Amino acid sequence: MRDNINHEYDYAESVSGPIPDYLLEVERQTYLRTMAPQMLSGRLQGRLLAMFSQLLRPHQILEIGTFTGYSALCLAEGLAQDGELHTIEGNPETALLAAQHFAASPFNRQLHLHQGQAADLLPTLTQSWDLVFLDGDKQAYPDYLPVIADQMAPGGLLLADNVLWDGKVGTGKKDKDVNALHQYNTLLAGRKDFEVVLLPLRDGLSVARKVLF
Ligand SMILES: C[S@@+](CC[C@H](N)C(=O)[O-])C[C@H]1O[C@@H](n2cnc3c(N)ncnc32)[C@H](O)[C@@H]1O
Repeated sequence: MRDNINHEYDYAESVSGPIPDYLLEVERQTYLRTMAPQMLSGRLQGRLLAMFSQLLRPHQILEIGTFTGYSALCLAEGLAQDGELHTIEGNPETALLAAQHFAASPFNRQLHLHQGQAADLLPTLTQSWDLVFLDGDKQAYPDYLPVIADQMAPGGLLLADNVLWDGKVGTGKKDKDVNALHQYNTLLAGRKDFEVVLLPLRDGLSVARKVLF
């Protein structure tokens, strides 16, 4: 079963795209220069993030968890001409790499990288978000949800990565990450102001649309 899934995933990746050259370089540099390159969103999820963003044409994007900038650059592909993307990264070393990758991209002018802890920086960013991508510390997802939900524009899209946590969420296995991710999924599903689809893509991608009232 796992072999089939890997084959399908590889096949899907091979016929999805195109992937811009600067993103291939971000991927290459991430594998060369970081200890945990598997944290990258990856090619297939990256194309999906870019596609969501292109469909939405957002003016304001928020990301928590920049790492080396791969997903931010995918999301930036759909930004409106006067749009901007704000991304928060806690690790100063990866933030530096992300800043270099942003500078080498066509979107540098529209990208704002905030280095620090998301819980401290989030209250300082008061834009009305059209698109949000949660990909930082998993245990904080349930705390971010009400803050971000309030700040989102009607019709906005809230994406959250790793919500199946290597298949452990929803199986009865328990640790702090699994519990927090299950809590996030449950809280989101219980909100009347969001429509939700959980995609079992990669490590689980939660897709939620803030309802227009
Ligand atoms: C899975 S990686 C992000 C991957 C990136 N979004 C991508 O797809 O290329 C998670 C990142 O979140 C950062 N992070 C974790 N906890 C954080 C926090 N409390 N505040 C800000 N960043 C945090 C980590 O340093 C790491 O770089």
